[in-house]
Amino acid sequence: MPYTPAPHRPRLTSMITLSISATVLVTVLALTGLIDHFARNYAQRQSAVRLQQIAWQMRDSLDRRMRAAVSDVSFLAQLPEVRDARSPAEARMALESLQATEPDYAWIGLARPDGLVFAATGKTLEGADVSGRNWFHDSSGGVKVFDYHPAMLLAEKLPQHPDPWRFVDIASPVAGSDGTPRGVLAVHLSWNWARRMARTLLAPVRDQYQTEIFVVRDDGMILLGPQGMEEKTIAAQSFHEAMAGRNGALVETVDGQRYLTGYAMTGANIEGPSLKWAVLVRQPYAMALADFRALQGTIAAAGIVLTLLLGTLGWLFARHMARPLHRLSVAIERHSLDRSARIPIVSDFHEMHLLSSTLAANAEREQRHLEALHGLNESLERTVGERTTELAAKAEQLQQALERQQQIQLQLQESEAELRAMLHNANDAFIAIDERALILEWNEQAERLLGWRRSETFGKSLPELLLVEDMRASWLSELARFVASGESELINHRRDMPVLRRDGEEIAVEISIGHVPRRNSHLFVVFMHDITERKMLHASLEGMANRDTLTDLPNRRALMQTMPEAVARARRIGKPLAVFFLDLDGFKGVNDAYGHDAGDELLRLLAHRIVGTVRRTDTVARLAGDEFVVLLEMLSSADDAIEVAAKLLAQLRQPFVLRAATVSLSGSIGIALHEPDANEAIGALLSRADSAMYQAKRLGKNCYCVAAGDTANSPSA
Ligand SMILES: Nc1nc2c(ncn2[C@@H]2O[C@H](COP(=O)(O)OP(=O)(O)OP(=O)(O)O)[C@@H](O)[C@H]2O)c(=O)[nH]1
Repeated sequence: MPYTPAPHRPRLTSMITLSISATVLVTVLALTGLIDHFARNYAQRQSAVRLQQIAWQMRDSLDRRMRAAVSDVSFLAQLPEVRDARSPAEARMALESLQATEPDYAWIGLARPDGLVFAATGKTLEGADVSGRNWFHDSSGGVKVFDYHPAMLLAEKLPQHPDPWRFVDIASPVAGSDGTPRGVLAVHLSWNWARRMARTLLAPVRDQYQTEIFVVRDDGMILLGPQGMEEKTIAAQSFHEAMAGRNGALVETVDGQRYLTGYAMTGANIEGPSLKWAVLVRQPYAMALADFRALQGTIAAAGIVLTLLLGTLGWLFARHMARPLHRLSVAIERHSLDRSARIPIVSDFHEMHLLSSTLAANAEREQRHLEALHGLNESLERTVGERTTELAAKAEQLQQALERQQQIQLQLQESEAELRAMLHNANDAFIAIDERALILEWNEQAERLLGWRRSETFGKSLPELLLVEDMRASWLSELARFVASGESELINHRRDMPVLRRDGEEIAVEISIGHVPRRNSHLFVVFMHDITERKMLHASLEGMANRDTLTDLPNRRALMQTMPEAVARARRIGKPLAVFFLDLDGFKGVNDAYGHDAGDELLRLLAHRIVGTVRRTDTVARLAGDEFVVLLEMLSSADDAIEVAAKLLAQLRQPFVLRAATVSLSGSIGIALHEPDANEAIGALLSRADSAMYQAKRLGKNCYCVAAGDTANSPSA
């Protein structure tokens, strides 16, 4: 098969390069995805920890500050200058010395039990009535802290500040050394310390990460927060988590913005009075993951570089790997176009060496096979050519044979038609039957001879149609015997037999039956010829042969046929018979005297006279000349014969009136008697009668003589 190059098929180098590149790409993408996933989680965790730490720091700072304030107020309330102050100036000094150490105490005052301010830092509000303030009337029972509130009376007394004055009040009841109530000591802790603290904490991260700190009161109001948000309410999940006493960080969406928020609650770990605030430190989620984003870009760039690098390496590797294969494929291509081109052994690496050496060996083997095949093909073509010529000759012969067969077939058909015509027009009746004697064919002569139409006979049994009843069974058995053994009296023998015509008349036919063997059956052909006329002619000739032409009596021949029958009858009926041998005495003289014709005339008269003397059932025959034999049957006894002999002798003595003359003669009779049970041959019986006649002649003629063995043996006249 010619080699067909496939220019559009991908090259191995491309395939390996593509595979490596695809593998690298998938690997890099998977690694990038994994790194991205872990980096994102890590970055989120890091940011959450950082925000949480800031929240904790803020919370701790608030708690520390509140603890310090409570401690300061407790300490101040125990000072004798305050408890037992005799004048406002004395108390004021103690108050202002504390304010000097802690400037965030915006106002420190001591109110008397009647609600008027007794002493205060900077004399502010001294004499003013503060009995309506929470810190005054709710501070019984120890130090208390009062939540964030705006400045009321002090707003106008205190110096102006960029941020509005907000305070957290810490108050403690004051009792004199003698235990008498001296009023309530209150410190107004300016909220500026909290703002400052928040700024301090946020300073390192705020600008870079947009971190915000919120301090939120339990009713949701923001006490401390970014510009413009303070004293507004916030509804965030982190707030609720913090107010529930939990610390941590979460991702939440507030006002449509996604944040990572760290949260904590103040006052949870403080003994003594404190305030429960939620400290929330949040950062926009995108900013929280800013480091990760930067890292993500780096990972993607590294992935691309890695992909390109590994892809290039893959391509170089593929080229290196495919180069020997390419050399081998070029050689195979060349070998496909030119079978004599050798396939080189490529030994760059083991597999290629194995492959190229195997291919080279295969190519060599294939070349040898091709040469062998070529030789075989030439031989085959030669053989096919010879066989084709032979076949053509055979076909020609077959054609000629077919033509000859067709001619033979035509001749056969013509012969068959001729034969059929001959059979139908034959003089003999022709009948074809099978082995069961069923009629298959019936010609016109058979129609004429037997009276049956051809169409009436098909399939009918020949024996039942044509044979007398007692012949039918033997016919069928003879046919069967022939079929079984090939022998039969019936087949291939010519015979005369009677057959029945359609009208029931019995006719004599000469019949011959021939056998025609067939492949799986037998055909018998029956020819019949009507012999009725011949039979009649035979009978006529037979009659002539048995008659004496002169006297028309049975002759010797007829007598010899009749006598055995008569003897058989005698035995059958049990009655004797007698044979007379009669001879005229002196007949020769008539011939001599009157001529032969006169002798003939006398013999005819004599015959007539003898027939007239005996019974009609008796036989009178002329043997020759003047010798006659009379056969007397059904005798009662020998006397009957003697009586008849006497009568005959008397008749013979009567004159014979001839045309020429009247003559008188006599006769001699020899009598042989035959008893019914005697076993004597016909010839012997006749001979005895003849002998007896000669004895009568010797005794003087004109008498009878009974042959020896009989009762009467004496001559008589
Ligand atoms: N007319 C005539 N004569 C015959 C015929 N056949 C034989 N004859 C003669 O009959 C004679 C018979 O001979 P025989 O019986 O010896 O003569 P016969 O005179 O009767 O002698 P006996 O018998 O001794 O008395 C011979 O002369 C024959 O020629 C015949 O058909 N017609």
